[in-house]
Amino acid sequence: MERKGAAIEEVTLKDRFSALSNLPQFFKLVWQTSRVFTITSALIRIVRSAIPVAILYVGKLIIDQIAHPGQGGVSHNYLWELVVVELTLAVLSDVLGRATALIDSLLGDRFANFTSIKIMHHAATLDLEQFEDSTFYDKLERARQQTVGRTVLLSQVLSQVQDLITVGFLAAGLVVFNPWLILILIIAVLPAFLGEAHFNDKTYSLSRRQTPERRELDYMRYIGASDETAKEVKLFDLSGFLIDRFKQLSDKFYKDNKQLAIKRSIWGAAFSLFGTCGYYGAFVFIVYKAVQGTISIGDLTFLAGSFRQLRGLLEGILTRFTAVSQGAIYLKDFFEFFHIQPKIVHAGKSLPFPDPIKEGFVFENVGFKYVNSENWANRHLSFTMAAGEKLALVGENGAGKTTLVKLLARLYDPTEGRILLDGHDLRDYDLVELRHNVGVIFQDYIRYQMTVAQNIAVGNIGEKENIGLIVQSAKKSLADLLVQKLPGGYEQPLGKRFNQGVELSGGEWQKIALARAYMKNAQLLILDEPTAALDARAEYEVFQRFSELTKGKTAVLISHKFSTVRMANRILVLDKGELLEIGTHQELLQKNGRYAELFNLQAKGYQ
Ligand SMILES: Nc1ncnc2c1ncn2[C@@H]1O[C@H](COP(=O)(O)OP(=O)(O)OP(=O)(O)O)[C@@H](O)[C@H]1O
Repeated sequence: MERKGAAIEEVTLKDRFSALSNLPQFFKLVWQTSRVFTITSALIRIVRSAIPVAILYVGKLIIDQIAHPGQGGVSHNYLWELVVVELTLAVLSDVLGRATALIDSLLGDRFANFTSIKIMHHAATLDLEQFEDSTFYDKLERARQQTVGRTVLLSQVLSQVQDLITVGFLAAGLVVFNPWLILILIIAVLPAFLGEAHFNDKTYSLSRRQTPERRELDYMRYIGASDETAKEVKLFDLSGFLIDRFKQLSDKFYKDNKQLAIKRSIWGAAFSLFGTCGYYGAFVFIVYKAVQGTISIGDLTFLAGSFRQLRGLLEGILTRFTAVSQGAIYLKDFFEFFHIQPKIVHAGKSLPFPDPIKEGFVFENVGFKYVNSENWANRHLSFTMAAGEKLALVGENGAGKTTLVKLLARLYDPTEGRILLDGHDLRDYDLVELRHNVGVIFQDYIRYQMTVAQNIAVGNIGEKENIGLIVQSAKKSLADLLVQKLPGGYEQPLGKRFNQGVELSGGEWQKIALARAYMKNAQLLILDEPTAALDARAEYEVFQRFSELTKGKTAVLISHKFSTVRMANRILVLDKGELLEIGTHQELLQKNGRYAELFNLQAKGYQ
């Protein structure tokens, strides 16, 4: 995958306008989050937008009533009525302001939850390969940041619309008096707008460049203080090393951000001064007209007030434009994450998974290369695995054993060649059925910080309430005995991360993980070094049971222990990703090749 993210560093004004095209999609999401909140917020804002001009106008009427009373003198009743109207408007403005803030914050929370769930759903559909790509993580990280950050965008856009309407009302008054005032106003606020746009670009580029380092920073924070790492961090005395790296990264962020923040405030102050000069120029003009008697004192207050408010509003609108377009650019990152599509998907007309498997698997010149690697992890693999056969994979570290089983489970598809099951390409089978029929326990299985029952149920999560099946699976993997000793039994939380969790030994965890393999009636069982942490007796028992329990089923075992390996019907020896030998234990010993060499080496160790 290309490093697209790092390449975009400067954002032009054109980019900003084109990024606004993300807003409809954004509002669709907001609308899906809550229709009631969206409509209420919009309605309140429309009402609020008319209030400032109404307040100014009532103020003008009050002053004119006092300064230029008609022939009958000041009408007290009329004056008090105006004051009451002014007060009502001010109270209304305040109440509606608070109501909008409340609705925006509730809508914001719901939006953050809604989009977080959407991200989790989408992430779950993606391929393992995509998770192994660092650019993907950058995108995921940016998308995650957007879930919270974008709620601000929502109120910004709504406020923008509200202020634009208010500007329309206020500007109407100014235009009637003198259209040139509007022009002065625009010239006065333009530099501030351009300055803001410029600095927002810089902030965006900086934050984009910093994404990989930010992830590293989070990682340092995590390994510096987590239950999983505490043991090694203490023993190897790593805290100083981790803190140094954290400090180095955070200092760099601080320095970069500080430079930009200082420049931004200096320029901001200069532009604001320019705007203030423009405002006072126009003010002098209005005062002059009042002195001349061309306009009334009430008009003076109305116009000066309108002008002051317009300046504030226009500045707000223009700076908010950059913030909104900025948000829209970030939205692009957000939607980009949803555009990442999995490659391993259902075939158009998928075949049902055979039940039972009749012939078995055939590897036809299968090769696989990881996306971020130059080397072939598997190459030229051609062999058959009959239905019901137990095949053991043997080979040195990095020989490609785990990769081979990942191909069988369709976590990846072969880069070249194909794998056939009962005469059809594995890719032609229904993916959901395939996953359901292949049970895999990897050497780096997850120790879920959840209850025992949940830890076992992950092998077939649809059966999470089926406690009978969970207990039965635990009995098969020899985990039942250890569960009985736990104070909470099957409801006992495991791991130390949460309250009342109990930590298990490596072998005990492994027995729990093994139970997952028995949770579904899988046709193909794959155990990748499932007994590495078991003691000798437990390992023997586990395999005795495994053979009995999987009679007639196809199974692949990966193990470095030859006592385990010899229980398989046939053994496949891998070397640098390629098939070196295949045969029964006896055949391979007679052949006196690599298998015999490794077997004798291990046997010698026991003598
Ligand atoms: N996710 C990955 N991305 C890139 N390369 C990988 C990845 N996983 C494994 N490899 C590489 O592929 C090769 C085969 O790895 P694999 O895990 O299949 O070996 P293995 O035989 O299972 O090793 P071990 O006995 O140590 O578990 C190795 O050279 C490894 O570096």
